[in-house]
Amino acid sequence: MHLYFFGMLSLSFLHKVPLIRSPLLPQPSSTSRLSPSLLCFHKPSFRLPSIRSMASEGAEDHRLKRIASTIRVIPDFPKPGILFQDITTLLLEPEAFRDTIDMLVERYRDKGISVVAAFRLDALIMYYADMGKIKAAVINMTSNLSVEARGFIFGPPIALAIGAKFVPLRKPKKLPGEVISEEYSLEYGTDKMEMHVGAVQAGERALVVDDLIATGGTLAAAMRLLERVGAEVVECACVIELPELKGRDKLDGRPLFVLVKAA
Ligand SMILES: O=P(O)(O)OC[C@H]1O[C@H](OP(=O)(O)OP(=O)(O)O)[C@H](O)[C@@H]1O
Ligand SMILES: Nc1ncnc2[nH]cnc12
Repeated sequence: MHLYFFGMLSLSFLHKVPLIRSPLLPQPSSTSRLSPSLLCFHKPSFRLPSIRSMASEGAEDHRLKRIASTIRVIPDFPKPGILFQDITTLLLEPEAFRDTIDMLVERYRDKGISVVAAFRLDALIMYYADMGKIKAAVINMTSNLSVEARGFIFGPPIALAIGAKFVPLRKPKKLPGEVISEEYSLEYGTDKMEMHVGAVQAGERALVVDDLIATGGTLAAAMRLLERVGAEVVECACVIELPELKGRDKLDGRPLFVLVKAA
């Protein structure tokens, strides 16, 4: 899972100069400049932050500018026509990565959430498990492509910080116990995710975390899995939203919180 931002430019222009904005910040009068360190990262790559506010949130947060400015956009990956929102460059910036986790923890602590569901990244899960900090299960959502799942990067630290368990949803035939599964479609393909039966109990309050919402198929499938076992999905949280793909429509009105939007 990952995301994409912004929407003020035409697609043809986006191929040259993609913009990033945050729904939590005021709309800028002009487009801000990319960080030079990112411009030289890997051609072709583009990141021109353009921040706007989300009326429901109201608060301006300088951290959002830093987060948005670290996300790299790569055209035509993994297929022609896809503007790939690359959060690996965010992970290279410890302050931006910390800001991302902090902002989501601030939103979800004290909300009675007992389950955080996100997407695979086995090494990180093993790391946390070795630390003895996982109290229960982990939700790990997975999808196709050979790119590692990005939601798992953000879910575990949030779960640990708010005192919730983390439950992995995985590709078929990866989980050893009894599973339930859901098929879903992506911007560039289809996939299936599985969750261990018993990882989440009926009545638990769950947060679904992913790096990005595009068509919404992944988050919708995750919510279906959780709701099938009787959990309440309190909210879905993403770092990036690609609003033009109307992923929110697939969530049937269930709440979605995003830090930045791409277009
Ligand atoms: O809203 P959707 O259209 O469902 O797309 C969003 C998902 O796509 C990306 O994952 P991807 O399938 O590329 O796999 P990855 O997480 O393994 O990189 C992204 O990380 C989201 O999970
Ligand atoms: N455009 C995009 N960039 C990064 N991850 C994605 N997942 C689905 N669409 C994506």
